[in-house]
Amino acid sequence: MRLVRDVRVRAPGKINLSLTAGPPREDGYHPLETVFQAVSLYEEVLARPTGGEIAVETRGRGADRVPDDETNLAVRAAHLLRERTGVDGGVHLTITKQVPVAGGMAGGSADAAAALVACDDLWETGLSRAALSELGAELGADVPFALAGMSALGTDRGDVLTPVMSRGTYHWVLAVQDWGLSTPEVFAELDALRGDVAVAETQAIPRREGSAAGDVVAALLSADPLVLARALHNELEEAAIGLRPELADVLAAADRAGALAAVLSGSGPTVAALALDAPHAASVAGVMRGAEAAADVLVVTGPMPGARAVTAVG
Ligand SMILES: C[C@](O)(CO)[C@H](O)COP(=O)(O)OP(=O)(O)OC[C@H]1O[C@@H](n2ccc(N)nc2=O)[C@H](O)[C@@H]1O
Ligand SMILES: Nc1ncnc2c1ncn2[C@@H]1O[C@H](COP(=O)(O)OP(=O)(O)OP(=O)(O)O)[C@@H](O)[C@H]1O
Repeated sequence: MRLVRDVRVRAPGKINLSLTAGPPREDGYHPLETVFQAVSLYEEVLARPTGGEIAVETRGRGADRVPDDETNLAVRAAHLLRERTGVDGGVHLTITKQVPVAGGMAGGSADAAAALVACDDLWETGLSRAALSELGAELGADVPFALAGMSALGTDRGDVLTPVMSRGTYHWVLAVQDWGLSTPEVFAELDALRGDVAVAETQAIPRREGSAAGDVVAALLSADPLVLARALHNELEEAAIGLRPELADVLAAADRAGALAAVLSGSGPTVAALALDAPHAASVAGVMRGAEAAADVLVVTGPMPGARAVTAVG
């Protein structure tokens, strides 16, 4: 029997270096081929034991737009873990957000991943990473990657992961908005643009045999940001711009600021602009701040590890 203690876990946000999507399946999901990179923008979840209730409070960027009830993804993660393992513990979760809410960077998924790791530790449920990842996939397509981190190819709903070897560190400038885009709405806009309707799951394969992911995988081995810049590609970009035309101005602002290339992350609205190195990233960020194209402009690096404990207080 060990002392009661707090567990603090952090999980990274992600950007999608490439994303291709097929027509919707009957369950509403779109088959994806996407290459994820975890970046140095983190969600932190502090888990404290309670008598039995599961509760949450959220601080940090966009906290006022995060639910504090049973729909919070971290709360759902704790309930799911408790149900499946039969433990009788409770937990109070304090989320500190850096990842923009509904920003296409999987902030809610990172909260769920961090909560799974934290509660597994707190309640001593002893699940393997693979078992946590299976639970995570029930909560959202992006949760397994928030657990895994680094760089990975995601297929199926984006939740079936194959690790991708990456050399070097990539320097990104993120143009972050203080408003969000709904992932289902962006996918629905993509379907409308293409005239796609739901098809049986067996027929639902990505529309284009993905050279986009292949190009990114090859680029990540090169360690050359100029090669990666040429490979960045996101099929949701046009749909997101259809919903929020000002995103075209953000992409243009990144270009004018001298970024090697810029791409929408996931379903947006965050735009990730690639730089050559740290000084170049600082310069691009400075120009983008001056252009007032975004609510906030951040410099991050990737790839970064997935959800893991940062301290455990006795
Ligand atoms: C767009 C991405 O961020 C790319 O990494 C993810 O695929 C989104 O992952 P996520 O937000 O964790 O997705 P979920 O919470 O599982 O799904 C939310 C909704 O997004 C849409 N969705 C999501 C993933 C996917 N492959 N196809 C979809 O059509 C569906 O309408 C789904 O009901
Ligand atoms: N812990 C949480 N943090 C953020 N959003 C949450 C959380 N729990 C539930 N939500 C809800 O989920 C929605 C999506 O939030 P999230 O920040 O994960 O979007 P996203 O980064 O665009 O996701 P993705 O990139 O996975 O599509 C929000 O609008 C919010 O209402």
